[in-house]
Amino acid sequence: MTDQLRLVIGADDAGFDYKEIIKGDLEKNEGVASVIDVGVDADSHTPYPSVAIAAAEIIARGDADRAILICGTGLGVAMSANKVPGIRAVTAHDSFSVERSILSNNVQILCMGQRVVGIELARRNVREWLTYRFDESSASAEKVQVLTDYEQSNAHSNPSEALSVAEGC
Ligand SMILES: O=C(CO)[C@H](O)COP(=O)(O)O
Repeated sequence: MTDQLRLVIGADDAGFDYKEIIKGDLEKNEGVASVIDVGVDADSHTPYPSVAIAAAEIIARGDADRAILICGTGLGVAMSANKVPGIRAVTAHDSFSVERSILSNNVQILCMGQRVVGIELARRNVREWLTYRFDESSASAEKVQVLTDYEQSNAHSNPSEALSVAEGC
């Protein structure tokens, strides 16, 4: 990841207004190298999973560093993005969670709900989120690695293996 971030932004129709405002902020942010808008546009009604998966796939391919996704609650887009292998997406509306989403969880995707959080807090959350960088040498890195290892070993097909990993923690 370079110092400037390559971003993706997306929303369903319930998050469209915030997407447009936040996209405007990103385009003026010196920490942002580029912004890909995966929709929806003003007249579209694409379901939130389609938008979120499209954004997450761009991240998973390495064509962007991070994404911001907005729906009514921020929950559906997070669930959907997390279906894409290698993706860590969370819903966060408070400053502490926004910070920890990077410093603890090394997420690539921040999700928010237009029906949950005020626009000024949403804008601040994004502004702050972009300044954080995950420390690969931190104690948190080992914990995130458990998740990565699980995913890469397809441990979900072997519940006892997942249990032995958990017992080792
Ligand atoms: O918030 C949403 C999904 O989490 C979405 O914007 C609205 O979904 P709906 O309540 O099913 O219409």
